[in-house]
Amino acid sequence: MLKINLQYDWERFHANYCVNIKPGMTTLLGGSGEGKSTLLHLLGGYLEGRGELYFHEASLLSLPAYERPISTLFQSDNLFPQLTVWQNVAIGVSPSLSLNREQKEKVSWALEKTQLVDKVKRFPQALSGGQAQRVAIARALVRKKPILLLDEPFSALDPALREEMLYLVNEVTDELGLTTLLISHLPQEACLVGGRVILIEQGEVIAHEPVSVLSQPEPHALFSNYLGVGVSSRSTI
Ligand SMILES: Nc1ncnc2c1ncn2[C@@H]1O[C@H](COP(=O)(O)OP(=O)(O)OP(=O)(O)O)[C@@H](O)[C@H]1O
Repeated sequence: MLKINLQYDWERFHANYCVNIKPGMTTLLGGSGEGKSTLLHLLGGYLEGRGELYFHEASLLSLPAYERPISTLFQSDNLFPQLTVWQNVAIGVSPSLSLNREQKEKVSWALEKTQLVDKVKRFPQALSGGQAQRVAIARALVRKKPILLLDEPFSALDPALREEMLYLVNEVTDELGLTTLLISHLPQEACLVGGRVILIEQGEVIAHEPVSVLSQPEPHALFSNYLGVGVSSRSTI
């Protein structure tokens, strides 16, 4: 269980997040500027919050980003153009790229998971957008951290590829028992990955429900406010 009770103040924005998150997929929904990224940055250790943050009863708050049991995937997770696919993943384990056998096995495992085994010698410029994103996912996976934070990493991909990436994230979350938090602007993405949804408004978690809340004939009042209309009438991904 990830126990969050965190506060943070931007100049004109006060955030106060209070929620307990179980392993599995959780999608963070909310309008623009409501505080989704701020929460992920606090969890990842990229912003210094006040309050409490526990994972399996261990406090994470005083840990720097690199010591937290967390991998973060951002939209701008660029690959190193001068490194091959294998090296771009291996750098997630060891920045010097000198890996021992166990570390090499980790890299092979992540490349297999992301179906990149036949692309290991390619350079990023010879990859499609989806393949490049898979390399970024492999680099996040290779760190083998139990919490995965996804700050709209797939929003630049076309709908079919985005769907493919979401299936992949869902699959590894299940298989590895990860606690995965995905920021999305599309309620349909939450329906696709399943699990639970959190609604963030003005820097607070105002609802935390199973994803089925989005497809019920009578949606949860708070979610229907956010959606404006029923989910089913919105565009599909
Ligand atoms: N660098 C910053 N300096 C000052 N205020 C900021 C900064 N970043 C964010 N904020 C404030 O925090 C609020 C929440 O921002 P945040 O990026 O967390 O929202 P979001 O829900 O992720 O938005 P979006 O969906 O548009 O990415 C914003 O409305 C803004 O007022």
